Amino acid sequence: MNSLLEVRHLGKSFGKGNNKVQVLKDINFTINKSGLTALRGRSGSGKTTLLNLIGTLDKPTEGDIYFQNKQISQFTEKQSSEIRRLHMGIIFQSYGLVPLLTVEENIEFGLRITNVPRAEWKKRIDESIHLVGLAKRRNHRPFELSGGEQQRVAIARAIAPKPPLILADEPTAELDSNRAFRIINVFQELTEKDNMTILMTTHDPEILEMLDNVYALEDGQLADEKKENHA
Ligand SMILES: Nc1ncnc2c1ncn2[C@@H]1O[C@H](COP(=O)(O)OP(=O)(O)OP(=O)(O)O)[C@@H](O)[C@H]1O
Repeated sequence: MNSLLEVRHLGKSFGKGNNKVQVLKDINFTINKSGLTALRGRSGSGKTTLLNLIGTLDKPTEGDIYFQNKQISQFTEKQSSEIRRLHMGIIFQSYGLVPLLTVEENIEFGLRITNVPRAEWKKRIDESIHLVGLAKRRNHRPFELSGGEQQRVAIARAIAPKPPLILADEPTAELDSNRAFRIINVFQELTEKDNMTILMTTHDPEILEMLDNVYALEDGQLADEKKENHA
């Protein structure tokens, strides 16, 4: 089977009674191995909530998520953290960098918890720093970096272990157009050369134009938007 991720009748609500907010309703989609897919939707439409569910950081209220043919939505906390550690790279909007560590130490920290052999760490660190264009900043700490540079460190840390799935929440939000295009090109290359699968959220129409697979979240539901429908 070629599918990496299957989302079936997924629903998520927060709160109870009169305060209940149904954020996602009956979401269904399949993502095949090796490809870059974008999720678009206005602010508050539930993009982060959906990525959190797929990333096993939260549990759905309805439906199921299958990743590598395993029903990860039913996983225990221990199983969830193992699947994240070994099979997923997650790029958050808040970056989650370790403040006292330099750029390369932050990336190494990410590699340490995976099963990438130690002998490969240096090569992976150099490669990922080069891909995001941070060679001149490798010995700087996060507080010495701009928002966009910190965002690129978070991207480098997620891609260095080359996990089968990357979940990226607005990974280009802090970048200028040129940098953003470059990161999308890097993502496309990783899907082609390393068979990685990337699911990212974005609002940016110019980035959406670059991508073949786009889903839109509207009123808690998902609409499939192929490239030809964008024009
Ligand atoms: N823990 C929570 N408790 C209650 N409501 C929540 C919680 N998390 C998210 N929500 C609500 O769910 C809705 C979707 O939020 P989410 O962060 O998924 O949107 P988004 O599409 O990622 O938005 P943005 O583009 O602004 O990041 C919002 O209305 C938000 O207030």
